[in-house]
Amino acid sequence: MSPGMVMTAETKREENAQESQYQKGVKHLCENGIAKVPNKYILPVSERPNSFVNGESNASEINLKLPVIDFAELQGSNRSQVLKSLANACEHYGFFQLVNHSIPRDVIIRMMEVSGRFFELSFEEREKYMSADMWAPVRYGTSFNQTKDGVFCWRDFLKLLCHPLSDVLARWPSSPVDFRKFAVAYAKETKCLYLMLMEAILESLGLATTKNKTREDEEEDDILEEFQDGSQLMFVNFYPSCPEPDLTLGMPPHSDYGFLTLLLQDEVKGLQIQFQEKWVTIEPIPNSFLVNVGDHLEIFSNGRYKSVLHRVVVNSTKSRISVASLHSLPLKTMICPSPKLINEANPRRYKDTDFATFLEYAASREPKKKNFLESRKLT
Ligand SMILES: O=C(O)CCC(=O)C(=O)O
Ligand SMILES: [Fe+2]
Repeated sequence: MSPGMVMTAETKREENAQESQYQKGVKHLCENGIAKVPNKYILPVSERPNSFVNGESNASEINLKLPVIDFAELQGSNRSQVLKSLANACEHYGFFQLVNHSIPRDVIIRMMEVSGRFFELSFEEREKYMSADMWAPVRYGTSFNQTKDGVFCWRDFLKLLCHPLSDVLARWPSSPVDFRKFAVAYAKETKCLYLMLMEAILESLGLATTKNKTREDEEEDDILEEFQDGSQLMFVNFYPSCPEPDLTLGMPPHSDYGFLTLLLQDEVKGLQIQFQEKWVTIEPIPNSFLVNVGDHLEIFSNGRYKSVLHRVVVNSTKSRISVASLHSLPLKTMICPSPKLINEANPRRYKDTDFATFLEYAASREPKKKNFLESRKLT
């Protein structure tokens, strides 16, 4: 073998060793101390947080005030007014801040705090939950899709399937010792809140009213029952502080697959949403949820409510934690536009879809021209 070939084989071995390091996550990488962002995480210039498109920055200077929905008011005598604000938020922003949400403060504090302690566990402890299998009910992973991403993002996560809880709970992390207790309490509370929000969303679409029910409304009650038995996935996201935050992203632009996502974030900002073709940073409001319309609700509403692209930027001083709770119908249920929202003037605009189709799409290594939702649109 020539010396050149030895070098090549050695370089390959080194590259493989480096690659397997990246698979262990960003937290692990940072624990070993780094002064620069490795090439694996450096985005092409046009995809970086502050890139310029046609001479213009893609990040917005505007301070977008997202609609604020007061959940207590929604449940009170002002419901019809709040339903209008809810419809407006879902149509024009795809996002809203939910305040006075009724989930006890200590449930939220404990979830955030135990999530932090999970990521502080030794790598050997966290590694027990590592899996590259997208179907795994519990999965500690890194980046967005670590089996596929060419450039990695600056994020580790713990994915927890939450439904049916009795089937999956034994797979959830047993360490920290109180993790399951606090995460279960949080998952149950967010599911309840989501169901009440979905009831309001259906009503805002003109699909059901709580008073003077007709037979048609009772059909809507059936769908509410299906929502009760629906899927729930939680992603506990951890974004370590980053030595060169302008070169990478915590999460690339994406939309969420379900009906609604309830996002809990700590006080560190990082989430950006796409608004009028610019990236706008969302200021976290203490003790609120950020709620967004997912792909399934856009499809179900036949395009009236918008599933909006969002991404996460990182920063050089603080790590950040968020907990995203994604809800939809049961995993095997086909999602399609509500027949009551389709007519001659407003024909069906989306193909039916289910969770398996989404996972196949997400796992495929094919170069993608469209995001998942675009691929479901009828042209
Ligand atoms: O961390 C965030 O703020 C956003 C997380 C997110 O978009 C997701 O988990 O889908
Ligand atoms: Fe998301």
